[in-house]
Amino acid sequence: MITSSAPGKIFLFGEHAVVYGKTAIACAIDLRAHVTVEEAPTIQMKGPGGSIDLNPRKHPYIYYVVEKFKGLTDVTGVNIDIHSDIPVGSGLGSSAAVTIATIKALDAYYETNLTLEDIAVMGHQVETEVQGRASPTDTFVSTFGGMVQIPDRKKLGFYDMLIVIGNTGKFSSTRKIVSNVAALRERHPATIGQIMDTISTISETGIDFIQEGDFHTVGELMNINQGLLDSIGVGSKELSELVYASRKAGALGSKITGAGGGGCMIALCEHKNLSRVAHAIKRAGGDSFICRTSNAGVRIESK
Ligand SMILES: Nc1ncnc2c1ncn2[C@@H]1O[C@H](COP(=O)(O)OP(=O)(O)O)[C@@H](O)[C@H]1O
Ligand SMILES: C[C@@](O)(CCOP(=O)(O)O)CC(=O)O
Ligand SMILES: [Mg+2]
Repeated sequence: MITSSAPGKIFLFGEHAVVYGKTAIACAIDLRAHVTVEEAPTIQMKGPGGSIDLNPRKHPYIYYVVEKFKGLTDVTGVNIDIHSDIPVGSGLGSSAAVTIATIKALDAYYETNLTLEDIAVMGHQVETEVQGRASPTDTFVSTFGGMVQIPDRKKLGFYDMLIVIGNTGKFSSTRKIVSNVAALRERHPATIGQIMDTISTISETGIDFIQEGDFHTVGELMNINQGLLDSIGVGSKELSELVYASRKAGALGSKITGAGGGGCMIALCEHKNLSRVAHAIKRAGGDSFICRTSNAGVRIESK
């Protein structure tokens, strides 16, 4: 029996723009997906009512991972059991964490000796196959941990940041929101193109302020990024309510994380304001929890 785990992530800057090759900064967080694999008669997934054969409609990410392994080795029966701390369909990269942790567990199980780079590349191919369009951000940060810059695929190091996550509780499908943005971009190529370029500039400027530890300016840039995310139609009334409530309670900056449309927002905080911001988000109708950035990428937990 082998258990692996991989982290979820937040976008400090640059979601959606990164799908078009623009710069984004993402960070691993201390919420993880855990995957256990063990020998079984067929390729199957453990569920609440027992194990069922792997089904591409029910488990698309895992299905494509297994297809990739069929191209690498002789895939024998295996039971795959997932336990994840990461809220699903909420912008925290649950799909990538589950995908990357499954690749790592199967790599150890089938002894395919994949490098971290191989794992990140395979994970990105899987997200692209399921979602139609996907940047390498979530899969790269889930593999390597810490703070990363995309499309350079560069690990910038680790910066300990205090974040309150506010969850609207509304599921949002990354695949659907990404295709809505693509349609808007087709209708308004010049306008949306310029917005994407400005988001890229925010990410590039933001890197310097993160590295200097100037989190007041990082927060200001997050607020500008939020306005631009709203302008491309990925905001919602619920998300805005949580964003404004967190700012009023003293957050340095706040914005959507991930695809948007529902799901989560993040608020960058100083230590003294953490619980005030978390309470304000709850009063505004969201679920909230405090999280930290994490330097830990994918790893084997036990063999
Ligand atoms: N614990 C889990 N077990 C199985 N599949 C999961 C799990 N968590 C996430 N997924 C897969 O990821 C999908 C959500 O991914 P996505 O729409 O990209 O949102 P996000 O990555 O922001 O959470 C789910 O519909 C499911 O296919
Ligand atoms: C909207 C996007 O930039 C981020 C999506 O993140 P999430 O799946 O919502 O966690 C899409 C992508 O980068 O593939
Ligand atoms: Mg996802």
